[in-house]
Amino acid sequence: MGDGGITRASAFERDGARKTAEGLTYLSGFGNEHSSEAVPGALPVGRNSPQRAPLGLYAEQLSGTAFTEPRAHNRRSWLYRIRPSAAHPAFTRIPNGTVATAPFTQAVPDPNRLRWSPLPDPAPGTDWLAGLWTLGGNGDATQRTGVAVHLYTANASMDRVFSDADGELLIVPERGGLLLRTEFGLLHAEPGHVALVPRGVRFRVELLDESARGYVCENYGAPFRLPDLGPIGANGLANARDFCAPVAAYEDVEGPVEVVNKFCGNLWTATYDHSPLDVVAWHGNHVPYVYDLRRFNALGTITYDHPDPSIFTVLTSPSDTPGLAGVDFVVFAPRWLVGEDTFRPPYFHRNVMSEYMGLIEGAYDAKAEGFLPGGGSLHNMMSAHGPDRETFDRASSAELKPQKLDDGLAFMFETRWPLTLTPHAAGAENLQPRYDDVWRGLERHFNPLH
Ligand SMILES: O=C(O)Cc1cc(O)ccc1O
Ligand SMILES: [Fe+2]
Repeated sequence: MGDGGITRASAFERDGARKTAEGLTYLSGFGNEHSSEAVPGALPVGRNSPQRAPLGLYAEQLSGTAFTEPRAHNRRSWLYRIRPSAAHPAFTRIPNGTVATAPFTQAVPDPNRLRWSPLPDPAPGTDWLAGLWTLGGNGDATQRTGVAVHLYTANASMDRVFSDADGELLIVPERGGLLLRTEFGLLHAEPGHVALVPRGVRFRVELLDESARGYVCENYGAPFRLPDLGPIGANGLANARDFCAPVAAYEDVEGPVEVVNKFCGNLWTATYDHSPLDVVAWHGNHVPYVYDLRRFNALGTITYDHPDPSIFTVLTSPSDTPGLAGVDFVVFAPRWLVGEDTFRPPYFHRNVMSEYMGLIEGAYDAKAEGFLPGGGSLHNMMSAHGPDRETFDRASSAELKPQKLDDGLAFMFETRWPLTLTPHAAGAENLQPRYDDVWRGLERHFNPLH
């Protein structure tokens, strides 16, 4: 299964619509009805399921939404493959390791502000799945509500194949490039990119560097979509054409392949007699994709006040209440700050939504120190947070000339329900013991006579 002749290069060349990276071709556009064939003639024309599919392939539909969901939100793809997915032996349970799934009931939900340093390096031979470490989450995977927040550390490529029936996986690399070999083809994700693997799609993570580290939002709810833009207009934030899906690429491998399936919180394995990454052609909109966060068109104030961070929403998973997301994925990307008579960093606040934040690179403008790349913080529902003392002092007296914030890339998984930790996250060695101290010493300045 070698490296397929992959060489390193940026996945995102400037020419937009179809670009190659490391010899990879991508299809551009969020939610498009893409189609792709690795062998000419493999896609049937004019119908999905002819009496005999071309080239002796099997036709198979993969549904990511109910058949009857509104057309605008419907997600499904047709796959034309060497063997139907049904051709596999029984799955048997394997240990879940450090992967946990909602409902999270083992720890008591914690109102404290919490912050973790990066995870320690894993033992040699740890692949992406073995290195997946669940921080916590909410909702219930069997009810298809809520999220889990995971971190990963890895130093070996996967030989096995994985799929997640419980949700889609938004992978946020912080260290080390990843090559995702999926049923739909190959994707390349470097730190600064995000990759999304839809529910049920099989894939293998191969490392392009010696080690890899990052974050994962496992979304049990409605598939991520682009947020509405309202008065912003027809363009801006994450632009649809910058989302890149793979072109069909298949493995024609006979021989034992381990396939791990995450189902209602447990890991199950089966040894197939062939690779399930055997899709020769496909069409549809239930597809994996990558997006370069540096393409995000950040909008902000050109007058005064710090806008709410919803202005930085890349992707949203709506719930049944308009405007109340199961989870939003929000990016704090490089941008200019020009607000007049404005406290420019994030304000002090308490939020009905719960905020998990991670750092991909550099520093974050609300925290002078301690919030590290590969680390993370959790500010659960209504927990009071905001700039640390040092940031407050600095920003309160800073000269308000235009300032380029260009030394950091942070993100937030913001969710409508509080996040409950796993026991291993609650008791982790890398949990910082004195996080509250960053808000100590905020002095009183009140003087009723002024
Ligand atoms: O807590 C945080 O740093 C995230 C955040 C950023 C911001 O600009 C405004 C509100 C908010 O919760
Ligand atoms: Fe916040």
